[in-house]
Amino acid sequence: MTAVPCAIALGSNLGNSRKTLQQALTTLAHCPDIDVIAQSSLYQTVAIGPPQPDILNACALLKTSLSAQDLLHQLLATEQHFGRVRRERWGPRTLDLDLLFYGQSIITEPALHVPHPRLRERAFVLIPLAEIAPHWRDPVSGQLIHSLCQAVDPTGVQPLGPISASS
Ligand SMILES: Nc1ncnc2c1ncn2[C@@H]1O[C@H](COP(=O)(O)OP(=O)(O)OP(=O)(O)O)[C@@H](O)[C@H]1O
Ligand SMILES: Nc1nc2c(c(=O)[nH]1)N=C(CO)CN2
Repeated sequence: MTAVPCAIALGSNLGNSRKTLQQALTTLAHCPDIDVIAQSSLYQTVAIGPPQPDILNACALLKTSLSAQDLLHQLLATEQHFGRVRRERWGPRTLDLDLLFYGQSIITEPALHVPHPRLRERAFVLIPLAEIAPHWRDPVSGQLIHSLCQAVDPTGVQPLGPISASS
């Protein structure tokens, strides 16, 4: 199978979030079927949902020979590895990994929706994603990421610099 370009979103607000996001990317890069092509800056973002500490967010571009379903399983296994526990919807998390795009595929299965259904309304996704994939076209809306990004309110999304920089 030829490698498919994909985009993922990363988030964390429990534990050492910067380190967790760095290590999660390293873990994914070590998977034999995944190449990490690009990573955005790190952002501190006001959490949308129940009151909780700010979230560190970033996005990355991958290339993978995995199917979308197998890539999702790898993302969920990586969340587990970093101690993800689901208590309340949109609650605090050690690591959240969302599959945003799998090439130009549109997938609507009970356990997998791609493109991620809420990405168009999320400044905490679109701002980091626009850094690394401004010309990626969303196959659902037909819009480019940089256009979708211009349409969201950037309030509450603060750049922190390179993800690999030490704090
Ligand atoms: N594109 C996708 N990326 C990640 N998970 C997905 C996707 N589509 C469906 N899911 C399913 O959603 C389930 C719950 O995901 P999770 O608890 O991480 O939601 P969340 O990231 O907190 O909220 P949101 O989906 O609004 O970002 C996962 O177990 C997975 O099966
Ligand atoms: N700022 C911010 N808010 C959120 C986030 C997130 O990653 N960042 N993720 C959510 C569900 O996954 C819900 N709310």
